[in-house]
This record gives sequence, C-alpha cells and structure tokens, in this order.
Amino acid sequence: MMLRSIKSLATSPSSHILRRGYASEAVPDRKVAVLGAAGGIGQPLALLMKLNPLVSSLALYDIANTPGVAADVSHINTRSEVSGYSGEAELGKALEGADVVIIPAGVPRKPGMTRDDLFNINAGIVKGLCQAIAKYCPHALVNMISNPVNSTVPIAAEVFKKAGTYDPKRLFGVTTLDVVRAKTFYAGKAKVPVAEVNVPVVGGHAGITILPLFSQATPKANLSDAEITALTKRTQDGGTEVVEAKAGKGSATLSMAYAGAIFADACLKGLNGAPDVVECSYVQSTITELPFFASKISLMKKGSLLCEGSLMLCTFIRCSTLVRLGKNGVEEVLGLGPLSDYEKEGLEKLKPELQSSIEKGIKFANQ
Ligand SMILES: NC(=O)c1ccc[n+]([C@@H]2O[C@H](COP(=O)([O-])OP(=O)(O)OC[C@H]3O[C@@H](n4cnc5c(N)ncnc54)[C@H](O)[C@@H]3O)[C@@H](O)[C@H]2O)c1
Ligand SMILES: O=C(O)C[C@H](O)C(=O)O
Repeated sequence: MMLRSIKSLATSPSSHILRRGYASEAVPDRKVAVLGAAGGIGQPLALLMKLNPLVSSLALYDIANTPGVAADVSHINTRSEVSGYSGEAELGKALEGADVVIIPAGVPRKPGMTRDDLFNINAGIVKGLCQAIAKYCPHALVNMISNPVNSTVPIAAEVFKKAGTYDPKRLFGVTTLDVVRAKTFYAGKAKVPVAEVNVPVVGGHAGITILPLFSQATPKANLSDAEITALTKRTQDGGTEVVEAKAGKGSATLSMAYAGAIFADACLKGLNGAPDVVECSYVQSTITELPFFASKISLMKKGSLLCEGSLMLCTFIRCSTLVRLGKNGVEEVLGLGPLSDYEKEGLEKLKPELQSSIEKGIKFANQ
C-alpha cells in the first residue's frame, strides 16, 4: 500500500485542526465517499473530512450541486484530493475504491414529524445507494446517517445480503450525535469539563430507543433521580429540539457533521490498525434479543493483528513490530455493563419500538 508523508500537514498553521492524526510520518492512502454531499450535513461533513489527514481521496456525490461543493472544498490546502460526482451515472466512479462510505442522503424532519415519517422517501434512497455500494465497493465500511437509522441499517444489511456482500462488521448506524449530546448536557448539569466527559448511549436512534447510560458517565457526579430523568429526556429529544428551533428549515446538520466526522475518523483509525478505538454505534448485535442494537463497539482490539493487506512497520503505535493492515471494521461488540433500575426499565421499554423499526426495514428491503 502506498504511503504518504503527512509531516508537512502536521506542522502547518492548521495543525491544531488536524490533531486527530498520528504522530507518525506515514499513513496509508484512504478513500472516503460522502453520499448526499451537497446537503445540510453533507457540506460541513465534506469540510471536516477534508481536514482529516487520514483521508487521501475524498469523493463527494449527490444527485445535484456537487460540482460546486467539490470545487469549493478542493481549494483547502490539506492532504486529500477532492472529486465531485453528480447524478446516478457517476455514482459508480464516486464509490470505486472507497474504504469508508458515509451516507447522509435523504430528507430531514420538519416540526411535528417523527424520524419514521421519513421512511417512505429515505428507505428507497438508501436501498439504491446500498445496491451501488455492493457493486462498486463491497468491502467499504458503511456509516449510515440517513433516518430513520433504526430501519435504514437493517435495509442496508438486507441489500448487502441479497448481493452476497454482507459483512456485519462493516455496517454501522451512526448514533454518535446522541453521545455528543449526552456528553454536552451531562457536563452542563454536572458542572464538569465537557472534554473529560464520557457517556455511553445504547439502543437505537429515535425517541425512547435512545438510552443514555448516565449511571456509567464519567467523571462521576452526584445527580438526583429527577436530574437523571431530565437529562435522559433531553438527550432523547435532542434532535427534536433542533428541528423545532430550525422551524421547518431541517434538522441537525452542523452537530451531525461533527459527530459523523468523529465516527468516520474512528473507522479510519481502525482500518489503519490504531489500538483501542471504541465508539458507540448501531450494529448487528447479540447483546440483547434484538438483531440490531447500539452499544459500545471496538474497532480494533489492543494488540490484535489485522487480517488483510500488506505488512508494514508499525511506527504509529510506537513499537517496531510487524502488523498486518486490515479492514476488519467491528472487532468486538461490547456488553451493556451494569445498568441502574431506571436504565433497565428504559431498556425494556425501547425494545418493542426498536424491534418493529427493524422489521419494517427488513420487510421493505425484501418486497
Ligand atoms: N443519524 C443522525 O444522528 C442524523 C442526524 C441528523 C440528520 N440525520 C438524517 O440525515 C439525512 C440528511 O439530512 P440533511 O439535513 O443533510 O438533509 P438535506 O436535505 O439538507 O440534504 C440531503 C441531501 O441528500 C441528497 N440526496 C437525495 N437523494 C439522494 C440520492 N439518491 N443520492 C444522493 N444524494 C441524495 C439531496 O440532494 C441533499 O443534498 C436526513 O435523513 C436526516 O434525518 C441523521
Ligand atoms: O432529529 C432528527 O430528525 C435528525 C437527527 O436524527 C438528530 O438526532 O438530530
């Protein structure tokens, strides 16, 4: 695999933005494709991925307006080369060779709508895009943002199964924004520095299916039951808070782009063999009786060797052993850990809704 130096980037004036890169001088080439790149999420996400030194090629695809977005982003003097693709005829070129595909394509909510109300339009969009992924980049890690995530991920799984390319380790529902919100709201209430906060969020990505585990939040804070209930509700309603504030002009875009960029960065780090990459994500799961469930997942276990690709000197984990670079995706789906009685109750309450959203997606993909 071709390696490139990012030394010049790391010492450039914008290096503070690029702090997520390795201390190493060389990282492998990685192509990231964003589908829906001209949209409210797609544009800031394209910008953030252009700032990521782990990306060498950035393909921006949408049904319209991508040439302008791509020309604009391409003027930024960071590592990746940017290309824009517009319309279905160009989708294959956008996807070919992609290591990570991020999907924020589809319509957003307006006030009064649930995420499930988007199903009729977005299910078809996601199905079509996943058929193309199966054809042009079957080994890519797929980061699904399009709502309703609780159903679009099962749709993607079914499409990949039909195409014979399904690998549950490579399909992720992006629920990172729930984690970002839980951290922000918890830090505000607990009066602890937000940068130090960690809160797992499990379940799914809609209303009560979003279950933040504040009993496991760190740093520990002495919050009352009423405060925990309020924080939980605010996290579950975080998306609606933005939809209402935007008053018909869409849903979260900037915070979602940030959250999407964090998750894609974790995928790239996992692909590159970085140790201990752990994020929450909605994935195929056996930790409950539901076939898909969001929980902490590890993208690469500490010390594990990867299965595919070329041998390289492992300078970026500061040792000089030989490791195989690979494309494993999910390395381990982590358990829920100890839950409070309130969280146990929330877990039981969310199951019927999540189960029915999963079934709806599976049924749609197979009709
Ligand atoms: N997972 C999450 O946490 C999360 C957070 C926020 C928004 N979302 C979801 O993300 C989606 C996008 O939101 P947005 O605010 O960016 O919407 P938007 O309308 O601003 O942008 C969507 C983009 O998708 C494009 N598009 C439509 N059909 C397409 C197709 N077949 N192929 C490629 N592109 C296509 C549109 O042209 C548009 O540019 C919505 O479904 C929204 O609900 C999810
Ligand atoms: O709320 C929405 O519809 C968008 C997204 O799912 C969010 O959580 O912000």
